[in-house]
Amino acid sequence: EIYCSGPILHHMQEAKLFKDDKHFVDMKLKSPPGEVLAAFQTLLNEWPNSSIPTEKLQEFLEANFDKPGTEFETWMPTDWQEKPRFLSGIADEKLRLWAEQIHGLWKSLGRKIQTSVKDHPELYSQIFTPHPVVVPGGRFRELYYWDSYWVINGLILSEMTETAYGMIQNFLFLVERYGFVPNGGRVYYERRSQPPFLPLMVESYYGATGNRQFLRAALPVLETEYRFWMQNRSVTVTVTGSEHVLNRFKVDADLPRPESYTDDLELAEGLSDEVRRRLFVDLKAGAESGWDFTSRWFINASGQNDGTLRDTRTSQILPADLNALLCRNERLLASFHRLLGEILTSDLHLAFSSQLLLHED
Ligand SMILES: OC[C@H]1O[C@H](O[C@H]2O[C@H](CO)[C@@H](O)[C@H](O)[C@H]2O)[C@H](O)[C@@H](O)[C@@H]1O
Repeated sequence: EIYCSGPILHHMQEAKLFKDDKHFVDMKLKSPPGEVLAAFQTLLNEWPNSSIPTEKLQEFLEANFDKPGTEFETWMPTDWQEKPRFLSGIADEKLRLWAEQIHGLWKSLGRKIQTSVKDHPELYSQIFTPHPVVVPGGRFRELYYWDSYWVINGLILSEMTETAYGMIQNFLFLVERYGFVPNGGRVYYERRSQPPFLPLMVESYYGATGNRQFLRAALPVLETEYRFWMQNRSVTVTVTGSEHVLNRFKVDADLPRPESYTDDLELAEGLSDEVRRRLFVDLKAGAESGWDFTSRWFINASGQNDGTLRDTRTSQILPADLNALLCRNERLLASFHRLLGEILTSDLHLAFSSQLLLHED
């Protein structure tokens, strides 16, 4: 009601109190949502017809919200060390210095979420995860799903397997809670995911450590996430008489993205209600793809892959990369089951993955 929809979100974002719409939805509530909503209702009664003056909104904001970022405690990765082995393998001095700088970033991008977020989730848009996270940085003050695949591989290269382990545990925790991994660690990302890289994260970690116990515990959770994609993000297509189940990005939420609220509203200006809602759905699907935004998702009125951002129709496309990723995931699940001696389940996954392939070339 506050971070994802409702009158407070609408009025605050429309007033453009901040340069970036993400700022408001990352702020912490000072008191319980019910109280803040009631206080805002008083303001709405006082100033009907959307006429609340900007300074009144500003006052309301100061009285009821803290600035973004207060939900973290200082944290330094305990497994960080000055000179991991990979650095000495880089002969070119300039490249080595560059790699050193990147390795140094782990110290500034690591975050630990305070337990107050766990105890009072209603006051935060940040989603609590039990282990520290590495964030992309800048305006992105929370974990992101597909970014973390490359982060985890970097951490492993930096010999920071403990931090990598914690990040994977966070994603497993999120799947247990939501049935899938949300786009990022904020409540306004709860209705959409990102390209499903969790099995590949597990593969990287298992490859670096050979920890079978970890694999055994992770596998049922990976199956849960796989089912989410097959049940909620798939369509059956018939090609020359045979049926194939293929995947797509699709989000059933027809409001503007809270973190890009005014951008989405402005983009949809002048469209009919139905087309506007459809555009919001497809913009969110575009965000789920991680490719936000690209002309790959444009389909114009004549059905051609051409047009502008207003022609975004992500959910109507079966992307080759997403399907390749799902196929890879099935093969990975098959190999994990085989490793753990579960041959029957392994064969089932292999059989399914071969149905995905329309053309071997
Ligand atoms: O690096 C984090 C992510 O950054 C971009 O997307 C994110 O920002 C969008 C606008 O604020 C938001 O709508 C989207 O859901 C977020 O994931 C980038 O496009 C992503 O690929 C990237 O993971």
